[in-house]
Amino acid sequence: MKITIVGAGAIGLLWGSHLSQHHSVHFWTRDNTSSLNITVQPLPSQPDTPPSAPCTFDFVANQSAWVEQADCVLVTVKAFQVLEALQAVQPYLAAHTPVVIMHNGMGTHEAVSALLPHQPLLYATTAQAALRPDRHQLHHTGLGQTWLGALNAEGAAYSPLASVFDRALAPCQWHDDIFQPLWQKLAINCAINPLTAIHQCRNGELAHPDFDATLSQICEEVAAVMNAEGYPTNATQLRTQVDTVIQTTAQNFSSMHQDVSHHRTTEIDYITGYLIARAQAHQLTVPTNAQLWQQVKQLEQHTHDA
Ligand SMILES: NC(=O)C1=CN([C@@H]2O[C@H](COP(=O)(O)OP(=O)(O)OC[C@H]3O[C@@H](n4cnc5c(N)ncnc54)[C@H](OP(=O)(O)O)[C@@H]3O)[C@@H](O)[C@H]2O)C=CC1
Ligand SMILES: CC(C)(CO)C(=O)C(=O)O
Repeated sequence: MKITIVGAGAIGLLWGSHLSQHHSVHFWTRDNTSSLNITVQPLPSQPDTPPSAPCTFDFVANQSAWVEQADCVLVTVKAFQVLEALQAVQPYLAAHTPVVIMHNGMGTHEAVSALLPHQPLLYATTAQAALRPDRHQLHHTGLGQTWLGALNAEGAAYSPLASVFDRALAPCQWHDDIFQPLWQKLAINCAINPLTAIHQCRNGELAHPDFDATLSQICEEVAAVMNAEGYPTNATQLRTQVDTVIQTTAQNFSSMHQDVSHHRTTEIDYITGYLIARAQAHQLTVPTNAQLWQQVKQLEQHTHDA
């Protein structure tokens, strides 16, 4: 297959390096470079073993003909960058090319559907993790489940893409209602991301009893909104999932912590902000999440890239 990846950041390069083992991968970036050279540090094959040898990759970039011929376009930018990134490739997109959008948070789908009403559209959410310390290096830092599913009827015809993604970087599974795993990931991000950004701590520090009551309140509020949205859950279930992620990613700095500490725009409007918007639509109040949203927005006032 010919795959164009829009956004050569940590997640785009991670998927690009793995997909390129069986497919032709081309990147679309927001500079005008015609190639990308990247060294990828893979995860150790077993925990507590020495890291595997790094691999280098050379990718073609920013060729409109590649977008025109793509069998799949994968968009791996931050939620607030999705629309602008799609507008950049839209002039070259063939009508039948499936577009897969992979980001944390929710709330881009209405604008994406309005921009590309007849395109096969799919969303993905991943628990894989990667860090890009500079433009030429990528570290694969965590393994996790990826879910893929359709946003519209045209996208539903592309369920075999889940096998393509699974072969590249397992596990990836198809979901008939992609909003279900998107909400599950949103719940985890609502709990971990704002608190780690505000307290400038690693994910694992949220296991301290000081955070217990706040985490429970966040989960109560998220569960109420998920139930109203038609995704049955309860606060105890969500809290168990959140505690598991706190433990398994204990050494990580969350993406929101990193964005705040590097004075970058965060995805708060698509994480807690989306929760608040959906709560309002159901006449629910989410005071703990609303306060966290406000605190992160205050921290965001110091961004350099806004
Ligand atoms: N990193 C991780 O471990 C994980 C990330 N995610 C999610 O995946 C998404 C991507 O994250 P991540 O890769 O870390 O973020 P990065 O900031 O590393 O990557 C985003 C990339 O998109 C590029 N970009 C922005 N706008 C455009 C545009 N208009 N056209 C082309 N490229 C553009 C940026 O360019 P430039 O380099 O010029 O800024 C950047 O390289 C986020 O929603 C994140 O929350 C999910 C799971 C794990
Ligand atoms: C799951 C979690 C919290 C892992 O760090 C994440 O997705 C993020 O940092 O954005």
